Amino acid sequence: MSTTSPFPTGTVLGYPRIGRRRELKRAVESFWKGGIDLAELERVSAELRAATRDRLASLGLDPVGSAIPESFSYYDQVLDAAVTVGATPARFAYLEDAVGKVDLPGYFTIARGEDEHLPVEMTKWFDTNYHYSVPEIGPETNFHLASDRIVRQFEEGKAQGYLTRPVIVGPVTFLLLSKPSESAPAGFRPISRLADLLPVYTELLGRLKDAGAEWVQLDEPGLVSESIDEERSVVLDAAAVAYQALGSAINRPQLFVAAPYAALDDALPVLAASPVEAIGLDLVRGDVPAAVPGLETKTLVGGVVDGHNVWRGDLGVAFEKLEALSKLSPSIAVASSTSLQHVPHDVNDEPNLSDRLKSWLAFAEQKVGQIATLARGLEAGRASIGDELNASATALADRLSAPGVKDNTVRARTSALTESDFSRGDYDARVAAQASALNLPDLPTTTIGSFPQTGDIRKARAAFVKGDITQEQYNEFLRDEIRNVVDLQEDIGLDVLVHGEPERNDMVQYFAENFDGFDVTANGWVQSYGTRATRPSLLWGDVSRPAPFTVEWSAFTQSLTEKPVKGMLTGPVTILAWSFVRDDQPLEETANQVALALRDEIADLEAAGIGIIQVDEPALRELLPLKVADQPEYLKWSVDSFRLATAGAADATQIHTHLCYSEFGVVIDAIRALDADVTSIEAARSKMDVVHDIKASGFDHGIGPGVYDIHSPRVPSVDEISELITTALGEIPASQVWINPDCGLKTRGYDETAASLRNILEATRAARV
Ligand code: MET
Ligand SMILES: [Zn+2]
Repeated sequence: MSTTSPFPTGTVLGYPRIGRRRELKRAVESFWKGGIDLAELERVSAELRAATRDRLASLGLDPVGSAIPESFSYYDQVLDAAVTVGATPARFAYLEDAVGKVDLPGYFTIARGEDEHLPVEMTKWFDTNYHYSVPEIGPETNFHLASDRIVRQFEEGKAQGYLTRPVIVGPVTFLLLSKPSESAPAGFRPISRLADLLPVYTELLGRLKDAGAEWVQLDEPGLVSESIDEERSVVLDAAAVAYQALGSAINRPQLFVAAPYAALDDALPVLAASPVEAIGLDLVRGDVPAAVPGLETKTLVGGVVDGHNVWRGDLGVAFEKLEALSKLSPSIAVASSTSLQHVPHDVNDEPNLSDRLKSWLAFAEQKVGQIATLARGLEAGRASIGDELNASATALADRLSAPGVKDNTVRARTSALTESDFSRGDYDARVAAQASALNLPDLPTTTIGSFPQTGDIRKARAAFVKGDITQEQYNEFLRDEIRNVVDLQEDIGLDVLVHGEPERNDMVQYFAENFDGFDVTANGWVQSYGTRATRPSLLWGDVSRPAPFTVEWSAFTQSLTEKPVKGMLTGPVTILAWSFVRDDQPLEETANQVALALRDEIADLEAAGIGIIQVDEPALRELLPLKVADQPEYLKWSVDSFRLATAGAADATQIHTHLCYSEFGVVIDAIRALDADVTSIEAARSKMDVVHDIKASGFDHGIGPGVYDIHSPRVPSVDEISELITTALGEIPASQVWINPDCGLKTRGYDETAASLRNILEATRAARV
């Protein structure tokens, strides 16, 4: 290895790739619809990458010192790694050319499915709201270097005048996040293929070296997580083997192994003993570690600027962490704690936020600026950044004393809570009361809440926001929409109806807009998966509900039908998980404030005659701490906040909840402890695997395992749905089972939605007799 250029003093682990105005989403979706061709998609994407490099350089990252990460992705970084190493699932083998390469359209097909070929599964990326495409690995997977896209993107940067740093998911994390392929024998573990995968990474490193790369970043968050379904010793052995092998490659760039999202703990000595040149530590979620042998020979990259949250933070504390880190090695650098893909682009792009609130915030661009400042401090000493440290301290002090940050009425309420506020009482009594109040058939059918958010809905909302139509015109539009959705559900024959959520731009933002203590952004988009992005709200103050806001819609809907209408709320944990939450008090306190605001709404829904209320908690598992030791405390307060929100409901009121994933694992007891009368979950995508866990856990409340994968435009056939229902009924008593889709229908079109729901009803009727 001949290169010895030092690691850049300041860098970020990754940057948002969707574009400030979601240009990538628009281009990719237009390509899918045939609006633009492949060449145009490639052109728009190259333009975005070029703009990102320019921007990062202008914000202070070294343009020719490997400081700028090549972290672009057309859809997902894990899918990128899969197509790079030739891990095409067998059912998509037809997408490969003669040398086993999948082109860009084929890449999208693996992500989205086609005809009878189900897409790869998607699941949460560590403790974030980002979802990755799950690779499928078996003994048959033919690892080989199938794509040189990462090399070409580096060369593209070089042609633009930059020397950037390619980024790829590391081999250990790649395999840890994979699931066994369909044809893999029982008990097969993807990580067992490590030795076959490493030569492909070695070859890729050689190609990058030949192209002129001086540093490569291998993302290994798999090493920090204790929530991975593999023995810790297996993980540590894999890390040792992988980095011994890659480090020993003759022709390679210098290796930077990044370990975001938590502390490396016992994986740190493994990396310290391996021949890699730099190690990235998350010093926001983890502490500065103790010295271990070998660490003093590495560049230690201190992730002291939070990539997970939008607060400006305390720059002085960040600098102190770097000073502590410098005791462990003569060579240190500063970085974001994680990729900045989890935060929006630019605070200065927010016309509706007050200057005061903005002065407390840092989005991706501001964080790069903070890193450039800290890097200057490392190079020229603390005094050289004194002004910036003072400004940061002033902003923090201002935030602590600003109005709304503390509301005495709210605080009096949370501090007066007692145990009985968290408990609904006897389940059997509730079952009896609800049976006579609701009179539902066996295998009741329902949906998860939203119906398609059509172009017309978005247009009407935009017109209302712009002031082109009045509140009354907008409300009348929404009532029409609801009438249509009710008619459709009646026609299809569903048992529990919904209003379809046309008034909600987003299931969290809508609540943020109606609660005190929040602000919403205009352009703060963050990628959720593929081309989907959300705009997390800013939860900066004490939370309360000034007035009822969902009651009007639910009551109107109930007035249109004899069937029970389900009121629809978003739960406290999900509101926290999908917002950027204040970091100046324990999450538990914030969650209880949100719970009480929801409890007020539930009381008003009941008073308006709504007999079924769903409190969605799709994010319950998402906030689960990655370290096992931190999980019990989290599960306690998160479950308690749901119970606090719902425990005021009468016995006859049926409380539903909804969770959008299928790996119950460690959270199964928590889900039971929510004590919802009915829980709907995602199950179709993983073909009802989850019902075995449900049975094993002894779950005894109502459960609706999804029978329609709403992530895909496919219409499931009656046979397919019948098979899923049969599987569910094989494990769970029919008296407990509800029939519903995997999730809300807002991203789907009406034709596929209606066709799918009709098939669901046909399959359910057949199962009832
Ligand atoms: C991500 S969970 C979504 C639940 C919500 N009620 C909906 O149907 O859209
Ligand atoms: Zn869902």
